[in-house]
Amino acid sequence: MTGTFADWDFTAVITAGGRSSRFGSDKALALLRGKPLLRHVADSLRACPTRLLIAPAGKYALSGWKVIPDTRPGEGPLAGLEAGLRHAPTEWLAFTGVDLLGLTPGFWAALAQARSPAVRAVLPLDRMGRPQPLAGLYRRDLLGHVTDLLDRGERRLRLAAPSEHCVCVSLAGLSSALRNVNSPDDLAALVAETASPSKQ
Ligand SMILES: Nc1nc2c(ncn2[C@@H]2O[C@H](COP(=O)(O)OP(=O)(O)OP(=O)(O)O)[C@@H](O)[C@H]2O)c(=O)[nH]1
Ligand SMILES: [Mg+2]
Repeated sequence: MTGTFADWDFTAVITAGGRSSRFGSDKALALLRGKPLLRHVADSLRACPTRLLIAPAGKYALSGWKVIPDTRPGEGPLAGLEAGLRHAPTEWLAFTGVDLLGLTPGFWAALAQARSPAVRAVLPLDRMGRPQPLAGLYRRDLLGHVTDLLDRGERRLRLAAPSEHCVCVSLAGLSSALRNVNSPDDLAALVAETASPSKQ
């Protein structure tokens, strides 16, 4: 992994207020290798000094994480980001969801190293070369911009990172970091690959 945990000066935010309609049951609680998906993601961020879970009060028990309810329930991950930006005590936050199953401490450390004073967001590029806004670092001063978007009726998370202030990181060797589980088939495929890694 790059850097040390002592360098982790950003707040962890997992947005977990989704409906899991494609999954058919709460995917945050689905198991991969005997562990809920939510805990897999949380473990990648365990070194952060403050950890926030954007979710309805009492829905999840995640030790060491403070639950912040949505201010705009059901409005999607952009609204979850707004809540995280509002409550983060640090300049930067690491923002993600419950269903990206390849995230590791090394992934977050690589993003953290790409920050600079002119940068307000750091996003990884997926296998197709597209920025993935659901696993990024965001600077807290994006709150006004994100609130404006939501107030205008915008719900696309990718608009949270202004392109002129966003750095995209290409993660050689970490191409599976952004593995997304939206359906039971996605999870079954991941389980099968974990059982036979040579087929990846
Ligand atoms: N706080 C919050 N998080 C959300 C909301 N909608 C989605 N999310 C989270 O955003 C991440 C990505 O969600 P999606 O997979 O796109 O949506 P989902 O609603 O969970 O699932 P689908 O109903 O199948 O689209 C997950 O971690 C969700 O829990 C919301 O309204 N509020
Ligand atoms: Mg998803």
